[in-house]
Amino acid sequence: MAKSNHRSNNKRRSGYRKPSNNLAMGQRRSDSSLEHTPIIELDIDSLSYDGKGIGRLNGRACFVEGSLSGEKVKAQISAANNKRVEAKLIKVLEPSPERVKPKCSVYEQCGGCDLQHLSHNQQIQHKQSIVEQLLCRNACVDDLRWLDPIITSDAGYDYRRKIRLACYYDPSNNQLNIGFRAAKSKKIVAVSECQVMTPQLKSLVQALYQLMGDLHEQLDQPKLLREFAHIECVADQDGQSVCFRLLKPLPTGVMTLLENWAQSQGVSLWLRIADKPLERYQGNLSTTNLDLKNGVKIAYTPEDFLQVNAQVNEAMVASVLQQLDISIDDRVLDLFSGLGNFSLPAAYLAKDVLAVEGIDEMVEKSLENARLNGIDNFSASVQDLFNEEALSWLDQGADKIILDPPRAGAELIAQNIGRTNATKIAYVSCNPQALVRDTKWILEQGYQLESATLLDMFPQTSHIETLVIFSKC
Ligand SMILES: C[S@@+](CC[C@H](N)C(=O)[O-])C[C@H]1O[C@@H](n2cnc3c(N)ncnc32)[C@H](O)[C@@H]1O
Repeated sequence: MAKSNHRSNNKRRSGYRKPSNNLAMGQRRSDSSLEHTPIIELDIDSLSYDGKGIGRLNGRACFVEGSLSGEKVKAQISAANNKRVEAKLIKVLEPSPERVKPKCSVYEQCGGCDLQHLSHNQQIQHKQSIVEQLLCRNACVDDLRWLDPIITSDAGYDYRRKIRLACYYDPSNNQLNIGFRAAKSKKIVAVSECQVMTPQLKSLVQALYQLMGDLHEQLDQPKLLREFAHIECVADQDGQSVCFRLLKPLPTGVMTLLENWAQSQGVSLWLRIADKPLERYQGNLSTTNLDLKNGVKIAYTPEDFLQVNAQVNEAMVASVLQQLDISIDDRVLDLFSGLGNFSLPAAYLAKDVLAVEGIDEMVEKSLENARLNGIDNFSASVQDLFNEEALSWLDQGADKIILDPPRAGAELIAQNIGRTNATKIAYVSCNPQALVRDTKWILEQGYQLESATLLDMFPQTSHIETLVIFSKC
């Protein structure tokens, strides 16, 4: 692919904004909207489930993002009601020994990794204690057996294999912005150096920045760049794929540039134009390997749900299979099954596995994945599991159940899970509040909570992922 030789004197230079980060540790940018609100000094005594420091201010809880338990901070009030106050951190006056310097240069702007200022070990302990407190307070579970957490290596960096980049071309200033959306804002923050991406994803994203910068320079009509809405990227040691989400089709010449780029990088290239179906434009369907006892290949497209942390995912799947103690006589029901991440490895151990999932393309792909792995005791169905009709799957019975719902949890399933007569349930949760609500229902159905494991799926962020195992009383 031809690249511009005139980068330094081209008037339409690509306009990536490289935000500077020359603030002292723990010091925050000033915010002009807060000019007239009170400035306070506050002792922070705990951390909320979403990673904000909490202090007491005149009897009310005061939340300060970016502060840590045990710190004294200077902050400016940004919102208040009868029960709670929100304040913006100005300066950490007395830092916690657990405070660390974030590795990321755009940490302040991005908002993606809201706990990067807390040591990795302490992040894990904090998340575990949040789940423990919630289960104790709201589901009366007080003697919970915690297994060792499943931890991301490399101090919780270099783990993320999948991202979505937002694109916005502003013709008024000929500026092309590509990156993550800033927290609570539509602003786009450039992230070519993002520290939580896998090394493979980092290289892919840098190559994409280069490609888009070259397009910006070379296109006769740069306003064509307005057609780029998002770029989905996946890269791990098994391969890399990219999907451009476009508002309108691009001219053949531009498509050829994208195709040549994908070919030179060894990237599978996908397109979704407006609301048309996803199309594979160049290269093969990517697969990722689950390196378990019976290695499983999972084929995916860049738009599919794929667990972002391959290392923790592999250990999580292994732990679920081991704790469910699946035997050759067992019928396994995998609800919210996606591409078959749990159900395909389970099929090697069980008599048969039924996977149920809401998106029909995912169900199709899980069936293809079963064929790809030579698995013939696997079936899959499309079902909205928030709908009463889902209960028919429970009435068919199962010996072991895997539940891995989205953030909303699986309340309807939890309320009726006793209908299956399953002896063990593995519940993987990405939302502790939904987990606690559903736990109450599952306990009422005659189960006990056997163990819990904190999954370090999203280090540096306040997202909490937990695996809990229930067994029939
Ligand atoms: C957290 S993902 C887990 C996927 C899979 N278990 C895995 O490990 O890759 C949740 C899955 O639930 C599916 N889902 C979301 N809402 C659903 C619904 N109402 N009914 C059925 N499936 C749903 C999503 O499509 C997604 O595949």
